[in-house]
Amino acid sequence: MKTETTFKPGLEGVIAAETAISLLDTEQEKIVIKGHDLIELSKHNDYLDIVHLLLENKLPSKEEKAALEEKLKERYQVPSAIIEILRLLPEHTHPMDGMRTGLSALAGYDEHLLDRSLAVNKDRAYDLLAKLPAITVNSYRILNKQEPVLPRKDLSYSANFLYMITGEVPTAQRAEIFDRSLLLYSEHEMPNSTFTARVIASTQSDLFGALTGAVASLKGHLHGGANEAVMYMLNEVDSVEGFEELLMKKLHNKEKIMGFGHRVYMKKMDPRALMMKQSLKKLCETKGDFQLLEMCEAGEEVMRREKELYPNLDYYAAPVYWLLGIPIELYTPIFFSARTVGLSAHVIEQHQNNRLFRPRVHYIGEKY
Ligand SMILES: CC(=O)SCCNC(=O)CCNC(=O)[C@H](O)C(C)(C)COP(=O)(O)OP(=O)(O)OC[C@H]1O[C@@H](n2cnc3c(N)ncnc32)[C@H](O)[C@@H]1OP(=O)(O)O
Ligand SMILES: O=C([O-])CC(=O)C(=O)O
Repeated sequence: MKTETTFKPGLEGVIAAETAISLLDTEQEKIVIKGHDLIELSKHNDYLDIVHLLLENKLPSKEEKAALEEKLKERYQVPSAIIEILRLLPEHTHPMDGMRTGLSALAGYDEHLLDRSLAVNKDRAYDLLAKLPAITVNSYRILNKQEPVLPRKDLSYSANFLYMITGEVPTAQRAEIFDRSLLLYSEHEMPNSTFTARVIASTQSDLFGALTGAVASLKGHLHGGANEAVMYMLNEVDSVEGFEELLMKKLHNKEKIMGFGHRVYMKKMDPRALMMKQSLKKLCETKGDFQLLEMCEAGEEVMRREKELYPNLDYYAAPVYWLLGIPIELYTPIFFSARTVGLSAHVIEQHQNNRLFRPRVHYIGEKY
């Protein structure tokens, strides 16, 4: 039998879906989300604006945003059995795996699991957005032998998320910087995790299953797991010179440097990284200590000079989260929580206009 032999390793450049959700327009240097540029949005809007944009196709009015925030707050409560499931996990479990388990178990609470209609799918997405911060934080807390923390409805969605993580009500500056990080992580066209979610959804599987698969995809160091790996790398040394030497040693050993490179941006800096770098600058100014920023900038210079590679979002998210006092094992779960809205929009779109993903192979096995 003759088969298609055009093969692109890693599906580089292959168009995998038609979508009205987002596009990385590298020529115009825009991250287009439903017709808006994400970077421009990050200057004037907040995370809940993007949630509304992605799930309701428009930026919200003041009243619509207030209603959205209220809807999420009403659904904050995580079923107690989910917390009990997290308590049963071995103590070395990574919070990303705790979150994957909690998210997967939530399917059992959905009374309309077979319903793929737009209204029910959107309702599910809001429910996940409401509950995932608590599942994320509590999987970390329980695994670290701390009591679960309850959400606070008197704080904004993002401020509450950060409060649950650190145990302190954040200052306006810290809440704003955290919110911006959620916004920048919210949606990014067709990364591996989104592709995974759409592939799963294309069998008519449900949102919980599609997102559970996406957690596993996003956990890997070549994808979302890079933000944690960046911070471990920065913590290996305590000076600018030490960081430069570390990077040179890793490059000499042909290791990949976490937080650099990107399949789509390739030889340019991820525009989201630039916004996150501004947040890092602000936090350093407030702290009166610029060491982390200086280390990161020195790393940028080494990678540009040696490899012509530029930072992606994870490179600058890591030191920002560090200065916000966030435990490293929560960096990737936070990325996933923020991306839940983008992933949900893609699963909903896939369900609305579905064709099963089923590609072919280029056979290189034994002759037959
Ligand atoms: C928010 C996000 O999820 S962004 C991605 C986060 N991931 C990371 O930061 C992990 C580090 N980066 C990487 O591994 C890659 O750049 C990826 C996975 C992001 C993109 O990978 P690909 O498009 O498949 O590029 P690929 O891995 O083939 O790299 C192409 C070349 O650049 C080199 N390269 C790419 N990234 C890096 C890096 N971070 N450090 C060192 N070299 C690199 C490769 O070694 C390869 O060199 P070669 O042609 O001499 O063999
Ligand atoms: O687009 C990608 O391949 C990875 C990425 O930056 C993201 O998911 O935010």
